[in-house]
Amino acid sequence: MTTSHDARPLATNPSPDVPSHAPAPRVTELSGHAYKRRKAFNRELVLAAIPQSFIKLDPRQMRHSPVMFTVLVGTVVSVVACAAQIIQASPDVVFSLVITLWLLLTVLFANFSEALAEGRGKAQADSLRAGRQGLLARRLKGAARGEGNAAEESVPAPELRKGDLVVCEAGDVVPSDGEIVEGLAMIDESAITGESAPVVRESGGDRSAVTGGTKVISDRVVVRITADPGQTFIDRMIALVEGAERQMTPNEAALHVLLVALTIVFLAVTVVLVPFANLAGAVPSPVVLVALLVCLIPTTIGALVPAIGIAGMDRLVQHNVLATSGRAVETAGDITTLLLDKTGTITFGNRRAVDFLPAPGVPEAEFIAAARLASLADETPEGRSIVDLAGERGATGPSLDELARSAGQQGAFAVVEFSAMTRMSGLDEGKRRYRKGAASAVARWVRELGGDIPPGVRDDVDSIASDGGTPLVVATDDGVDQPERHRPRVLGTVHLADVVKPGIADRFAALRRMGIRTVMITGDNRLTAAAIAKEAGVDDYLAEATPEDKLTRIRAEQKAGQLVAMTGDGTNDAPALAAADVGVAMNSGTQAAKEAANMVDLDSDPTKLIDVVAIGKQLLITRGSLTTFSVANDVAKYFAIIPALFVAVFPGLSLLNVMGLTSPKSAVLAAVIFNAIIIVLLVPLALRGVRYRPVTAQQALRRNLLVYGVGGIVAPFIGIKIIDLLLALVPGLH
Ligand SMILES: Nc1ncnc2c1ncn2[C@@H]1O[C@H](COP(=O)(O)OP(=O)(O)OP(=O)(O)O)[C@@H](O)[C@H]1O
Ligand SMILES: [K+]
Ligand SMILES: [Mg+2]
Repeated sequence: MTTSHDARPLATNPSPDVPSHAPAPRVTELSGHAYKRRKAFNRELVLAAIPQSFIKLDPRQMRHSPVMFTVLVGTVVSVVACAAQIIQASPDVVFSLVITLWLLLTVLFANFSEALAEGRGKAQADSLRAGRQGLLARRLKGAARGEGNAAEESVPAPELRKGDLVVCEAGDVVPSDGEIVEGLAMIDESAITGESAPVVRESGGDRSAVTGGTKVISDRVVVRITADPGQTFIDRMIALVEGAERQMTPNEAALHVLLVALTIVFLAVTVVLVPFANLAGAVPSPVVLVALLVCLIPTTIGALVPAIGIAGMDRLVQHNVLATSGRAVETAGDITTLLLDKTGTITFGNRRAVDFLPAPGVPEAEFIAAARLASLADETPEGRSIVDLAGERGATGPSLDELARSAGQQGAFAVVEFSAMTRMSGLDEGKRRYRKGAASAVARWVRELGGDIPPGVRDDVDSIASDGGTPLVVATDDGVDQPERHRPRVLGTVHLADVVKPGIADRFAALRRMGIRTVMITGDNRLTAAAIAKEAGVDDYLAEATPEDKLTRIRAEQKAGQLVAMTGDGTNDAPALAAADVGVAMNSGTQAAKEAANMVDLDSDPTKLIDVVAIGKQLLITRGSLTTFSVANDVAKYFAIIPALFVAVFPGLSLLNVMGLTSPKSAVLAAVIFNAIIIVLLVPLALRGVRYRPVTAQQALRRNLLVYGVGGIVAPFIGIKIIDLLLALVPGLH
């Protein structure tokens, strides 16, 4: 799925206004050069998988795979039959022992493929575990948050519980998952993301989440722990890569049913053969009957199904995406619509105040002072950036504490926190109310008080928005007690700027080629939305959306038959992330978003969905192809074994011996050996995945039926013949 523009790593944010914290979305190639790429087979992994293949012989583990369990039971039956033959000094004993050995190898090869697939994840889990060994946390005693001199105690990180407050300073490793409640810090997340560029995390906004195991490299933050022991992101990541929480996907379940059915059918066929053969006087030995059964049932796919699924999840992890279920990954393969949040998803998400535009007739200093007051209690990055810019422009005034103290004495001080519903925030102080927010929200507030937004301000709002910026209008009134006497006044507009993540338009174009429609949903106004939508190259957008609107839009798309993915970062995206068929949270986002989603992208790259979709499709195609191959594959074995069984009684059957195999025994043995070896030969394909190209499902199906169906029929004829010729060189087998 690689096109030339995909191969180019995206540059980091070039704008000087935005610190280069933003995770540079990296582009990766599928089934190839992922940045964390490791070979499917390396010596270490293979060596580790060998003992695992034996450990997995435990019947309790084997019974999850009906086909391989049947082979295991067959092997046991063969062993008993061999013992009987030894006692009877049967001339067939060497032949029977060799067959039995290959039956055992069949099971071991299946276990080996699964163990090898699990190996990479296990290695990764071990290194994640090692990273937090002996970690100590600096917990604040009691709820003494916010006070620099609050007493600290040192506790082992695994003892931290939800709600605990911990301090992290430069050099500290964040002891557990949490949300920054105070301060701002640069964080090195490389332990988890593999990406060494530091990122900014700060309290108040949509970038407040920190992950246990990451390292604070500057400043000091207070973190409220959000995960109980054993429930952290790393715990989930370990469980995921180790496969501890592996559940069958609906697709796997359907295949499981098919495999059980085929096993039962061929078991019946084999059992029915016995009286029939007895009647004809052929009396096949139990070992040969088991060999026949094993060759008939779809052992190839039965052996490789777990490895295919694990490898798919592993590929996702290699792309820095964590999924809570395999189901989500497979669903991703069929996604038709992608909804994206704007701020923090399509843009970097640190909207900063860059300019103050006073309303006509309002002195600049008065406007800036009011903007500062309206933002003083606003803990969001937007709010703080306004206070900062006001300071740079020389605005001075009381601190929030001083204000609260003096106003409190007059009995009128209240903070109005920002919410995505009201789109406004501000402060009531003494006899004045200060508000700032989206133009439409402030307009409503002002109108309720009998005022209006002057045309000059409207022009400023429109021109900022048309440029893709976010305008915040600042207004005040002159008396809480007697609002009717004082007209509200609009003082001016703050220009918030945010930068579209680079390279995004190309990647959305790639999504379009895959048949996926992109829709941006934002709480921002129509003009800003239109400008950003154009710059990012989305197909459609929805502006001034409340959290409910986001949810409603998803439900509507789903009703219309679309399979919907949602990408977002904010707490207000959480309901939509949970409702979408595939919800991908940005790692830079809030804990709520990450919990609601069924995937987290560690790189916070909204276009990562391209890779996720490709991985999902590849997973489905690989499983389908190998199933086709497996079933087709068994056809040749009928031609090898059935004539071999009955040729003594029905010489006419030798016509079926189209392969001209040396002897009946050699035919049976060659079929069993081929049946086992083909599993090992297909392990690389199962782990790496069938090559995926963005073609229609129909084209893919036709091509796969041809390659894997016809290939599956032809390959064993050749393979069995070659093995038969080699066996002819071994004395005593026929
Ligand atoms: N701190 C704030 N104080 C007042 N108003 C704000 C503040 N932050 C944002 N707004 C206004 O509220 C609107 C909605 O903001 P919010 O960031 O919640 O939207 P959203 O639904 O998350 O959209 P997006 O898709 O852009 O992330 C913004 O467009 C802006 O006009
Ligand atoms: K088979
Ligand atoms: Mg948002």
